[in-house]
Amino acid sequence: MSAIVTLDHLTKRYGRLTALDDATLSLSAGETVALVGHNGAGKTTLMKLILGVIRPSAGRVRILGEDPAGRHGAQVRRRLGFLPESVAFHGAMTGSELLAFYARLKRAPLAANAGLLRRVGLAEAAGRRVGTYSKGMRQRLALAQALIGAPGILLLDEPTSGLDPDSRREVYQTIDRLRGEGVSILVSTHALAEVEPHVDRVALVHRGRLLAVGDMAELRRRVQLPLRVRLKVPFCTTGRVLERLSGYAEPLARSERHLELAVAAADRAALIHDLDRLRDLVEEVEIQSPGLDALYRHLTAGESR
Ligand SMILES: Nc1ncnc2c1ncn2[C@@H]1O[C@H](COP(=O)(O)OP(=O)(O)OP(=O)(O)O)[C@@H](O)[C@H]1O
Repeated sequence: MSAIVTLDHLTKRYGRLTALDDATLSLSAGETVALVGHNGAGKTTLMKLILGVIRPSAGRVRILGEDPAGRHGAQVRRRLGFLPESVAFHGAMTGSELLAFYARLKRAPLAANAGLLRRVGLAEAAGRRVGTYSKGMRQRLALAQALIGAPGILLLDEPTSGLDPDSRREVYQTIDRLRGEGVSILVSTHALAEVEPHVDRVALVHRGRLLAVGDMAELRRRVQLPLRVRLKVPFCTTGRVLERLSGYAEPLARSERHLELAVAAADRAALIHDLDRLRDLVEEVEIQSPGLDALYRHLTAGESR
């Protein structure tokens, strides 16, 4: 896949504070990358540098080979859609009036707006004042705004923040549809566990530094965290089961009928083989690979925010 956005040793300083420190990252055509990190990690700074609204202290940004803050920046910025972290719409305007306002700013055809409102599920509410919208509806309107002009590259800055579970699911459904259409997406979030199934790669950012970038399999290989194994066994058999797995399984918790174990990823095959031999004793098995939140915790362990 060819890179359409490249960040090359990008640094942004605000006085003595380094908000982004030597970040190198690319977004390929049709790829979705999650930018994951705590408050103040540098996610918004990175997006603003891509948008060309702030200039790097060092390093460079290229979008389709162009500098977004340079002479031909305006042209290349038209290919971008941006959903800011917090959106304040004028409550007295209706959804369709607001979208028309943004479409004029972007010099995009107004005729596409009805389709955009339908796409984010606001067709029915399009004629209502935005002041009467729920937070989820306002976020969907913001997403429609980002989609004006059918941009090939989308920057979504914490699109699910402050939304209830249904609204979050709707946002992810929209992201999945856009991925299916080949839109390249950079999405920032703190919601580690949630974003994992919706992206191709993850960039973990902490205190301005990109700690790791890769797909989940690469990150897991790199960090080598153990699998978590939960077993349900008949009364008074935990000892026998543990004995059989003792060569490689480390007990983390134990009760009369339950065992929780840590097993190195390299021992997965041995574990499955032994569980098969213990099938008369093991009533339930759950094997869990480390999730994004565990990887993030591990990589940032010992560092303060
Ligand atoms: N204009 C600015 N002037 C000074 N410091 C800034 C400015 N913008 C951001 N910062 C600082 O840079 C750091 C990174 O901020 P940034 O907004 O990029 O983080 P973030 O990961 O998006 O956080 P959040 O999840 O809270 O939005 C923070 O310490 C922030 O206070």
